[in-house]
Amino acid sequence: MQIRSSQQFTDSPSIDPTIAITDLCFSYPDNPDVLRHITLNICQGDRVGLIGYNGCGKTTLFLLICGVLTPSSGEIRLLNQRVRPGTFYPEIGLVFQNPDDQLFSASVWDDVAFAPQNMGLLDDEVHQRVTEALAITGVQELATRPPHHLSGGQKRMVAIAGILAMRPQIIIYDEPTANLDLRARRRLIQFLQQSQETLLIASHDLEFVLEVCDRVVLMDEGQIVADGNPRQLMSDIELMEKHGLERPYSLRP
Ligand SMILES: Nc1ncnc2c1ncn2[C@@H]1O[C@H](COP(=O)(O)OP(=O)(O)OP(=O)(O)O)[C@@H](O)[C@H]1O
Repeated sequence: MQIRSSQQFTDSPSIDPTIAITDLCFSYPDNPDVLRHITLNICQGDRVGLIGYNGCGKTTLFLLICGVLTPSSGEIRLLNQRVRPGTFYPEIGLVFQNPDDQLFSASVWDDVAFAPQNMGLLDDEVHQRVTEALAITGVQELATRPPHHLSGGQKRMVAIAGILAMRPQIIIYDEPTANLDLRARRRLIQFLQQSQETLLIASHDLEFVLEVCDRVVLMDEGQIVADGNPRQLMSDIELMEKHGLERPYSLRP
């Protein structure tokens, strides 16, 4: 069984992790101890699913990794550089749980172009990246539409296109299958299975995690309580139920 506690987890000492989190703690001003002593290493090309019941701290962890929030204590390193809160890191992209938090431009094209333009790229390069990102996500035909007129699933794919246009090495997805119909969900699964980036994905859709991720991390009350192979970890009924989750249907006898 490859299920390990976070304290026991170490990567190969010869490779610097892409994301290295050490003894991270975080409290909101009115909400203490939301994250407690998180230690987690993610290597290049890993596809890590982050699971845990509502409110256990997944989004908070993502906001800390991206430098949006400031740790109460501990350290986060991205590509071997210490994360400085408030700094924009084009190497990492966060696809928000709610696409409305991410989309704000007058057209889909402008929205997807926003990050590459702000990275100071030349117009030709921006054009190429936007065209490519819209094609990969299959939303070319939406390019001239206002994002706020799109359906939930269309918004999700446009939000992903906006991140892909940055060409980040690491992409964090927060609940990517929320509001997707079965066909859109399937397309997203196929898209992520072919994705070359390092992926960190929070999801309550455990079947989705099984299909996309090669590693899963289980959180409970702001702590990492298990880390291992998705099929093995999620087959462990006792572990899953102890931490407020159910074994996925496809792993039931
Ligand atoms: N801005 C905030 N101020 C105070 N408390 C917050 C704030 N944002 C989140 N919280 C609290 O922090 C805890 C962790 O929230 P978080 O959004 O990280 O959980 P989550 O695991 O992503 O949940 P979900 O699965 O529902 O998306 C929750 O108790 C939440 O109510």
